[in-house]
Amino acid sequence: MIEAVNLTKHYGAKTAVAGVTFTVKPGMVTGFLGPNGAGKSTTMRMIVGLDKPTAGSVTVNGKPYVKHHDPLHQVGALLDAKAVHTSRSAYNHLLAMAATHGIPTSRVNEVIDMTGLAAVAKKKAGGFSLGMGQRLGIASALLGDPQTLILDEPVNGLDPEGVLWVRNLAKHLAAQGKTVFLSSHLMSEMAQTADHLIVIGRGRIIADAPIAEILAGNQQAKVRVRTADVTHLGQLLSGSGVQVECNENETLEVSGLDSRQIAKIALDNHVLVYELTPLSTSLEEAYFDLTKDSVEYHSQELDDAAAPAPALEGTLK
Ligand SMILES: Nc1ncnc2c1ncn2[C@@H]1O[C@H](COP(=O)(O)OP(=O)(O)OP(=O)(O)O)[C@@H](O)[C@H]1O
Repeated sequence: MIEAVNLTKHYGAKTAVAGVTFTVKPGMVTGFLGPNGAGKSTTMRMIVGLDKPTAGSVTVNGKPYVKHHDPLHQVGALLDAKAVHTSRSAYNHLLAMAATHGIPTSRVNEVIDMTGLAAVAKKKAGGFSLGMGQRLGIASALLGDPQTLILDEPVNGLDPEGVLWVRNLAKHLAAQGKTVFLSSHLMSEMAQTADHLIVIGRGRIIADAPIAEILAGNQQAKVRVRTADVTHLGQLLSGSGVQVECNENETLEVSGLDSRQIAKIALDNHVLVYELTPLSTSLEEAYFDLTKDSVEYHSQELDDAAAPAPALEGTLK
């Protein structure tokens, strides 16, 4: 269990995290989503004591992280996959960590097998690809079989098989009653992995709810209507509380009316309709809708794609 109360971090004049309060519960996967610079990594670093909060507090399994005598058994964290001794082999890196907690060598071998590192375990970690580094970071996080796992962008750099593995691992650990908190930029991935979402933008919590609720809250209840007579049907359907868009040949997207109401209006007016499809909001759409006012660093429009990407002023990454 992770409990943050009014957690705040300022870097000089910059507010990275602006007084967030949330609970990450055991027995489920909680996704931490937000645009670049939203404050995800800073929040995760404060949870494991790598950054000191300017105000507020955060506890893991009931205590501030630094107060735990057996931190590797309490919290496994992957925050920066490159934070390893580059001239040490993956095996020796894990063995050194294990030695600090009296963790047996058999557990080192176990996590090496679990993370698919067996073939490269004796190679220097400095030569690892991003994906192998991620796997080693996850192996380190799992080493103490902790009650709480915090993984910052765990699928970053992983191949499709690795992405699937992280997804199944997260679900498996949650099913064992562990607290699993992971950040990702991949909304589609989150939709398949997380049970609950905490969305952050500009250092503030924008949403904290089960995925199903976030989707339902953003449901536009649109219906796609195909007809040869878009102009006539569009006029018939328009009215207060109804929005009709025509972005494609012979196709309308209607919100404010359901399929049955649209079919009735079309029938009463002898307009032939050859498709009526309710459209549901994807998590991606819900996410864009939620964060549209919180994106600090906007990308350029597609027309400008050939131009260089905008500079991320104020970002350290
Ligand atoms: N050490 C630091 N000194 C000054 N500013 C910082 C520092 N670390 C982070 N920031 C700023 O705090 C804000 C939040 O950064 P953070 O890395 O927590 O965001 P994030 O949500 O993890 O972003 P990303 O998805 O890009 O990794 C950003 O504006 C960042 O530039």
